[in-house]
Amino acid sequence: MSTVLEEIVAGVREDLADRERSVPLDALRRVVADSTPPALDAEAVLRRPGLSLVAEVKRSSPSKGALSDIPDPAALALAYADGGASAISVLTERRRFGGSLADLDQVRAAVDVPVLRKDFVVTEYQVWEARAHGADIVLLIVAALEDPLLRDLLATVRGLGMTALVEVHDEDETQRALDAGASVVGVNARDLKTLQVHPDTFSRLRPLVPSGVVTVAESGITGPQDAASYAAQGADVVLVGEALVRTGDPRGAAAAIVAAGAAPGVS
Ligand SMILES: O=P(O)(O)OC[C@@H](O)[C@@H](O)c1c[nH]c2ccccc12
Repeated sequence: MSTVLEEIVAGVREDLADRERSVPLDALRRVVADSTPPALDAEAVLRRPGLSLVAEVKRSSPSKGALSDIPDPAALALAYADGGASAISVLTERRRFGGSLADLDQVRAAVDVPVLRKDFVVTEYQVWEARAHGADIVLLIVAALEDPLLRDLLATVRGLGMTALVEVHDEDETQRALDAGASVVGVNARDLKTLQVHPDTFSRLRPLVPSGVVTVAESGITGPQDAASYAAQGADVVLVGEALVRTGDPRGAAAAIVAAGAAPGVS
């Protein structure tokens, strides 16, 4: 029996094969060399003191189904940025999350803050694609990658001046991320193999991560209280999707999370 993650990656590979036929890697390389402004230093942004918010553009998810139509991803991203989000995450996976590279393009054109391409990256091609579409950060999911590939992709991301958000959900993956040289580690409370959320994952894994490494708490954050709690547990960044796309006031909801992270007593 295959895991949810394996099923998602299989679909991603099929869609990828179509894109590789229509836009060869050489063409992406030319776009990057000739017409893509350099990546922003997202790691420096995420390292700033206080809790940073990465706000996500997410239409649906395998666990929850449809979350929000998001007819105008650029407007949503602008609202997040106005609310104080440090960076915007854009889901580009189509089949399960309803995203696209067009969403990434629209968000990139709208905001000045760093933009994360959130997808199931398993080839160098997808990293070049992320850069060609203006991404500054690329998600690398340890559970989907063998060690040599994780290292190669990390090197490609850095070679293109981008930041890798290396995602883990257990002790073994955390060690593998650190051994590969990750400097920004995302702890996903949702196990992508089963889709279950385990709220204690961050507090379990945080002590394994050296203090110089940026930590990101991901998934299941419902609002300011959860954000403040993660800050108190030593998170540098929270990544929030569902709770922001479901509200009618994304700017206000983002601002409330940012304010909770800046409250006295939260380092
Ligand atoms: O919508 P939530 O529960 O706030 O979660 C956001 C983000 O953590 C989640 O979308 C996510 C984290 N890692 C991923 C990897 C792939 C797809 C999606 C994700």
